[in-house]
Amino acid sequence: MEIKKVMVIGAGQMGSGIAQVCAQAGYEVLLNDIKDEFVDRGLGNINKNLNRQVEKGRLTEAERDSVLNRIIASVQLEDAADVDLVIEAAVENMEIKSKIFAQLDEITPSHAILATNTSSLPITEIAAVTKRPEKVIGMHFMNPVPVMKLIEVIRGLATSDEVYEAIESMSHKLNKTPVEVNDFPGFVANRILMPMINEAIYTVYEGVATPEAVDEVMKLGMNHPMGPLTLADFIGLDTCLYIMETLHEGFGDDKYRPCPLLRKYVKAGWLGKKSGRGFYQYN
Ligand SMILES: CC(=O)CC(=O)SCCNC(=O)CCNC(=O)[C@H](O)C(C)(C)COP(=O)(O)OP(=O)(O)OC[C@H]1O[C@@H](n2cnc3c(N)ncnc32)[C@H](O)[C@@H]1OP(=O)(O)O
Ligand SMILES: NC(=O)C1=CN([C@@H]2O[C@H](COP(=O)(O)OP(=O)(O)OC[C@H]3O[C@@H](n4cnc5c(N)ncnc54)[C@H](OP(=O)(O)O)[C@@H]3O)[C@@H](O)[C@H]2O)C=CC1
Repeated sequence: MEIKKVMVIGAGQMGSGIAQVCAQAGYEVLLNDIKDEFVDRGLGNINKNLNRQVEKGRLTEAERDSVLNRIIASVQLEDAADVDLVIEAAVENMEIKSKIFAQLDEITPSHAILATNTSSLPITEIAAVTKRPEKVIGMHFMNPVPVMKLIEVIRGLATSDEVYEAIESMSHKLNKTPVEVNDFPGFVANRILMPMINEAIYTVYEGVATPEAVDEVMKLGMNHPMGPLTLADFIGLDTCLYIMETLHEGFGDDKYRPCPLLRKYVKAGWLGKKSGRGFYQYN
């Protein structure tokens, strides 16, 4: 199963990173979002990242240009009519993802693999809206995509071995390390990471410590590269809340209840770094 042309859906922080690493590995990429301005913002991020690599002498200007030339902007899903793989990285919402997958099932060629970068939603449920559940798979990149080595690869109930192997082999071509995990809420990465972040938010909510103090404890005490609240702002507080809700609902266990302060910030539009304010203020 040869993959040459890829559509990445969602030009946010994850989608733009995924498009960048795919283009750098030589794949032809369509970067899709609902509006031109979102695709332009994603392309702007990619440009900035590649220019940084040029400044550091790791990429020539000609190489940068050929990577950029391999990425084509798209604002309609119909552009996926000739792709071999779709990697969906739109917002963490089951209704939106199901709608996208149902449309993709109609638009893409029958051989195409439909992958999702969901951080917590069930792959089997997303696959069930298509007539090709054997070709649906989770391909969970970590943020920032160009830097982090891991891809969690998640099979749905029906995912075929052939599709799993194609994604495993592509992950290596992207210079990443695939790790296979089973389809349960939050998989492994967010089942472990997100309750820690939620607990860090509780320590602020209950007045145990300031955000700065919590982050300092985890950075200096546990050698984490970022404190959990800086990391929550970096991931996006909306995404953190969606993931906690998926864990809470999926396991029916109150130990996953999202902290009320997290809800409050998201309701206020304090989504972290991407909105300019979260636990910290940016710019
Ligand atoms: C929510 C989910 O579903 C799953 C997730 O993704 S959870 C989030 C997982 N990610 C993490 O936990 C990240 C934790 N943080 C870190 O590892 C580090 O703080 C970091 C890699 C982001 C930055 O590292 P740092 O040493 O503090 O900063 P800095 O020296 O500026 O950057 C290190 C390198 O990363 C690159 N980098 C940093 N941020 C970047 C970004 N947003 N995009 C691209 N490259 C970036 C820098 O260019 C630099 O590259 P070189 O080493 O090649 O020069
Ligand atoms: N943030 C993280 O650290 C990680 C996130 N993920 C997952 O990746 C996915 C994307 O997250 P992230 O990049 O952080 O989110 P962002 O909010 O940065 O980006 C999401 C993008 O998708 C767009 N979008 C929304 N609806 C649609 C649609 N119907 N069709 C196409 N595009 C759409 C959004 O547009 P608009 O701006 O209009 O909403 C936005 O540009 C989520 O599933 C998330 O759980 C996975 C790993 C890590």
